[in-house]
Amino acid sequence: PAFIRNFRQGRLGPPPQTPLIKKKEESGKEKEKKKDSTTVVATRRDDATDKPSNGGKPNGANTSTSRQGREQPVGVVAMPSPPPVVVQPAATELATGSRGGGDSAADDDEAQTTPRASAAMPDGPVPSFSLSSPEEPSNANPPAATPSSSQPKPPAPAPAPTFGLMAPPPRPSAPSLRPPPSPAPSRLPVPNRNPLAPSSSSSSSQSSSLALPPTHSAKPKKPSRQVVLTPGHSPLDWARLSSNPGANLRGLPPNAPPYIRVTPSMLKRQTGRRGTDAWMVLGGRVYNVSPYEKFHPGGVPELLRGAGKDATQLFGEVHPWVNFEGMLSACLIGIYVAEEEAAADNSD
Ligand code: HEM
Repeated sequence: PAFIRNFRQGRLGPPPQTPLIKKKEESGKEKEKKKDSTTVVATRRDDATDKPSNGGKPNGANTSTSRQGREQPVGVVAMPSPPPVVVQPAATELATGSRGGGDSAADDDEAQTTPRASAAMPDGPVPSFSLSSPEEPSNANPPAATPSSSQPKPPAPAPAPTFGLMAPPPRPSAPSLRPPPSPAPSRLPVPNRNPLAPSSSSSSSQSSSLALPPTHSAKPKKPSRQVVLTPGHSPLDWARLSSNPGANLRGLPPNAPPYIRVTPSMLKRQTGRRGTDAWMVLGGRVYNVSPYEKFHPGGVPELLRGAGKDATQLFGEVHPWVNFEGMLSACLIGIYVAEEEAAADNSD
């Protein structure tokens, strides 16, 4: 700048003492520097003015807005050429961006792809409709379906391809109709499996695998013969009562020995009928089951089936899992003995 100032001021004054060659070179350099200086000044002013509005970016879009007023004289020299070139693509980008509402790069791609899709879509529908229309009437109502589908399709290109794609579905409907015939072959393996278990002896392995469950399930679960116990006669109530030492469940006089010898003649009179207690022999021991009658889950009649006799076998046939010794410990009278043994003991 100082040289330029001196040069501008030196026009009127004497030229500097320099050889002609240097003057020529300097003159050429000065011309270039003039251009550079103008450009520099212009760019400096543009930068100074654009930075606040343009954010330091030399885009033409913002220069068009910032270039209102004082910048024009300087900017007209250097800026005009780049801005219009840059501004035009920017304007197109903004226009496409405003249309698509997305990024400029994406808009460029969309602008290219969207016309291709629109052009391809209208071509497809026409042949697809002609194919779909004949199939639909065969499956559905011919008068209503064909005209309604054919009319809206030609005007609207976009929905048409979708319907054209929908035409194939009728074909899947045909395979859906195919399964009905297929069940026939599928029925063949099914009967093969079924006959294996009941009758066919060809494959013993499969029949044995299937035979095991029936054997377990074949065990006939006897219907429960339990009765509804009256209130206060639940198993828990019996446990509470039998554990009470003060309760006399034996039914014997207080002075009776802890264990007595019971003979068959004695036992057969204790049937639980006619005001007598029901005595029952279980495992060689004699129990008075009368206190337990209303607690018996199988009911009183069932319990009395073994009264006045040795019911060990019967008891075992009905419920061998029942722990009679523990449940009837408070009802134990004595031991079951033969008449001779009792007579011998009494004689002794
Ligand atoms: C010998 C005479 C007896 C007969 C005929 C008899 C019969 C029965 C019957 C039919 C049932 C129902 C089984 C079922 O659930 O279907 C039953 C259940 C029962 N009986 Fe007896 N009973 C007798 C003696 C006894 C005695 C002396 C006791 C007490 C120790 C007793 C305790 C039970 C018990 C606890 C059940 C329930 C079993 C269970 O739910 O698994 N029974 N009895």
